[in-house]
Amino acid sequence: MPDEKLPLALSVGDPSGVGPEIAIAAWQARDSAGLPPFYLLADPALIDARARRLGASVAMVETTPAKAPEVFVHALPIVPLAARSIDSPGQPDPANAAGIIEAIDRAVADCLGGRAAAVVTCPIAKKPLYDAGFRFPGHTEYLAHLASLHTGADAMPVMLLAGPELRTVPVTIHIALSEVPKALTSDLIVATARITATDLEHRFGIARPRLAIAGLNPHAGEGGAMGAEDEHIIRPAIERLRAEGIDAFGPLPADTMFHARARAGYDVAICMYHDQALIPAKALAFDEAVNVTLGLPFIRTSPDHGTAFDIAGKGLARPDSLIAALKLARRLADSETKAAAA
Ligand SMILES: NC(=O)c1ccc[n+]([C@@H]2O[C@H](COP(=O)([O-])OP(=O)(O)OC[C@H]3O[C@@H](n4cnc5c(N)ncnc54)[C@H](O)[C@@H]3O)[C@@H](O)[C@H]2O)c1
Ligand SMILES: N[C@H](C(=O)O)[C@H](O)COP(=O)(O)O
Repeated sequence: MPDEKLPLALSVGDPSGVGPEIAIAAWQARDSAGLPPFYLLADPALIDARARRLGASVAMVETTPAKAPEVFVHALPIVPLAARSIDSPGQPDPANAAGIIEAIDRAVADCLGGRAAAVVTCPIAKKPLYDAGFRFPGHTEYLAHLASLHTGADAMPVMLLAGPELRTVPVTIHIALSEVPKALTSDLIVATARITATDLEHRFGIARPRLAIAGLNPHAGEGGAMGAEDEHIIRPAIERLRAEGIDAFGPLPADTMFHARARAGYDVAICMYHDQALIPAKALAFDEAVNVTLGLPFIRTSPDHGTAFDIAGKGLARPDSLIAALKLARRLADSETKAAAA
């Protein structure tokens, strides 16, 4: 149960991406954006170098999670990593992997250790981490692994993209499109939808959330003429969910479920693969949508965008989605605190 006074732990992400500069920009916007206190887990030399590169005048103080809230008022609180980072914007380097992973590990340890209210992550690029031996598809799966290590219980992570007008969940995440039909099972859809329904109710305060379940194939299979998965895998999953009392319906043709009138009929769209969920979420609200991991014993949010290597170090990166992620993390942490106190 997070304490209302605890700061948020922000991991720096890939130092060659835009993470360092959006963290600096978010801190600079703390008053105008009404941001809650956070501290940045990073190599202080990297943050100093990025601020200088961008000509940003920013006070920074190396500190601890406990002292971060008082520091936050006048300086960007940095909790230093043991690993050093190379400042090479736009040029990802597997040598930075140790610091990227240490920042995530420490944010989770701080959160589960009662030193931080929630974990917020700046973007990581997957390929340089894979090249350095990292064996998880992304944060989502790695955070579930860390949760299991800390608690001893298995955690099934669910990716939610939350924007002002649309929430979406991909059932399958970082796998090749050609693998999706093989990976899609009724059990996976049911498990994903259950966690989504539970967390939307308990963490987001949506009583009996309405889950619109997308089909996989064009026109949700057109009665089996355009693929069998919609009738043989997705529909039985929906029937099981309804039998459990979850307000799930579909399978809906994915091309007509994201326009404004259709969106008014549900609280979350459960989608069958990554782009089916993330394209509408990012098309509608690239600067505002937040990536939230459901199903974990702690709160984790992240901006919806990636490392943006093409603009890193150029002063073009917008901090808006990170600001939305910090605010949402605070809101979710506070509602958990209130629920536990009630
Ligand atoms: N949460 C995460 O860790 C996360 C999320 C998405 C992608 N990624 C990773 O990021 C890497 C790059 O992915 P991508 O190129 O597909 O997506 P991207 O989001 O990094 O970039 C897509 C486009 O959006 C622009 N953009 C992104 N963030 C911006 C910002 N804050 N302000 C202004 N413009 C911005 C970029 O310049 C680029 O033109 C990949 O390795 C991917 O795996 C990580
Ligand atoms: N698919 C996510 C997106 O595009 O926003 C992203 O790669 C982040 O995944 P993790 O949070 O698992 O790193």
